Amino acid sequence: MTEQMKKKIEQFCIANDLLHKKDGIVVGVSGGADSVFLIYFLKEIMERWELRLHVVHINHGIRGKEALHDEQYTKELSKRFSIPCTIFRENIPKRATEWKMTEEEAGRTYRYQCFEKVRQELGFDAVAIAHHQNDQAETVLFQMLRGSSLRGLGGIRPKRGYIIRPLLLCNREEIENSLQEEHISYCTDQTNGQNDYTRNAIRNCIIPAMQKYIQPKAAQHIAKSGMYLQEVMEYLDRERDRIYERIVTQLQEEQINGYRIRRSDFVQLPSVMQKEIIMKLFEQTAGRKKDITTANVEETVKIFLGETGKKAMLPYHMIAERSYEDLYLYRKEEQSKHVEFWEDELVLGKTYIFQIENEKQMQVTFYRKDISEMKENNQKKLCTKCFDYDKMGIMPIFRYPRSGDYMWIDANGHTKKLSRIFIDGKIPAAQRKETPVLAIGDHIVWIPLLGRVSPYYYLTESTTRVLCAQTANNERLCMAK
Ligand SMILES: Nc1ncnc2c1ncn2[C@@H]1O[C@H](COP(=O)(O)OP(=O)(O)OP(=O)(O)O)[C@@H](O)[C@H]1O
Repeated sequence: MTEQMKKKIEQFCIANDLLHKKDGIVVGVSGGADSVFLIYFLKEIMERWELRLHVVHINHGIRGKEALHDEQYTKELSKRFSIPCTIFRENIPKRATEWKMTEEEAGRTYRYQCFEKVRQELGFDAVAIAHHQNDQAETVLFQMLRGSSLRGLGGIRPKRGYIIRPLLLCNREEIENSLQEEHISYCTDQTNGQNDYTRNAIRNCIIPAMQKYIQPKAAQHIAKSGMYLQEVMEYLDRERDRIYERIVTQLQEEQINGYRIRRSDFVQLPSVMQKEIIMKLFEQTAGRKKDITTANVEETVKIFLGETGKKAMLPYHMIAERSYEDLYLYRKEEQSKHVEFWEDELVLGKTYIFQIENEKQMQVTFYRKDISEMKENNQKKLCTKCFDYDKMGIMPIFRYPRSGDYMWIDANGHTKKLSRIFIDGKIPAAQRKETPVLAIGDHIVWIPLLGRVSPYYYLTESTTRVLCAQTANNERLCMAK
């Protein structure tokens, strides 16, 4: 590796706060050119930076012999570099069916779980993966084509949580040339990208055409624009937070979660900042971004700049309102308590995936069955939990806890507050809000994390219809050191 290239990557790492002296780094190595180059680069600087490195390779159980070859190659390379290596083997097609994802998505999800698992076990500081400039250009173009927001157009970030991407400024050609010069071989994935039609088209048709007909350095320029946009967005975020601090006041009324802005402050802001502030208000009030659209933002701007007394009803029961000189965005907790569709209504057959403590994931899929069908096929064994659907009357909701939730704790109808059950179940305070429950109104049917079912919904002799829940936790199949 030339000194110049090493310097370029190191400078990128420093500028983006990716590496620090004495860091412990898990490195995702597939055996392909990019990740082989990444481990080679990190090995080169290891001594000077006093790094501790650990390679992780995942065999997805998809490409048979070829996958075994990649696994073997990664093991040998790690040995040659004297870096410890952990191999995971998983049947990703099976996982994909269970998780109701494409194989690509399931592979990616599983990979990130493995990286994080090893990072935590070793107490390391980061997980390095080998996305590079061409990946960046593909992502930016892809986002542009699907009509993404400005944030999405920035593409891949050099750092997200524990994940770091030191090679984002290197292009594929220089990576491959560099490996060739050092006589370091690598594996080639024959199926690379085949399952991902859009990405494949961008990689193999669109970017080459741009480079042939318009600009030979198209990929490089697109990637650079993305990185530049990231910088702009970071600046905008900082500005937004500064202005937010100055003009937004939290409401103190009981049962209301909301904020106030003086209209005179809001109208002075440039339009882009008005929208940024509103988006942040949504996040603060609702506690999440999902399901909030740019149309909601625009509607709120209209209310805030429009006539006094007008209101807009928004997702998560939020209300935007202008009242003379003040603008409000709030959510009445009392009101939301009695509304059934606080979260989505349960969708049968859909797999719900959620984080439980320490980034672990849990998955649950719901089915509805007749009791005769279950008895016939002895299906009860396949279900993690069964509930009496006759007693439900309506489809329950799989949602996060809210105040007022309670559960039957015995067959006589004695109840206990959900918050108390969490305390008794030793679920840490910070995690309680993020622990999904199955509920009908405020009556909790099931708490998956504690494995508790309300006795009210136990199956009885007279049950005719059953709601079943099947859970699957991600457990690795093999971990060889
Ligand atoms: N089988 C694997 N074992 C270990 N690390 C892997 C494996 N596959 C990929 N990686 C790591 O993840 C990086 C990115 O891989 P890849 O581009 O295939 O996609 P991805 O994570 O699916 O991301 P995206 O599709 O969003 O670009 C690789 O450069 C490598 O560092």
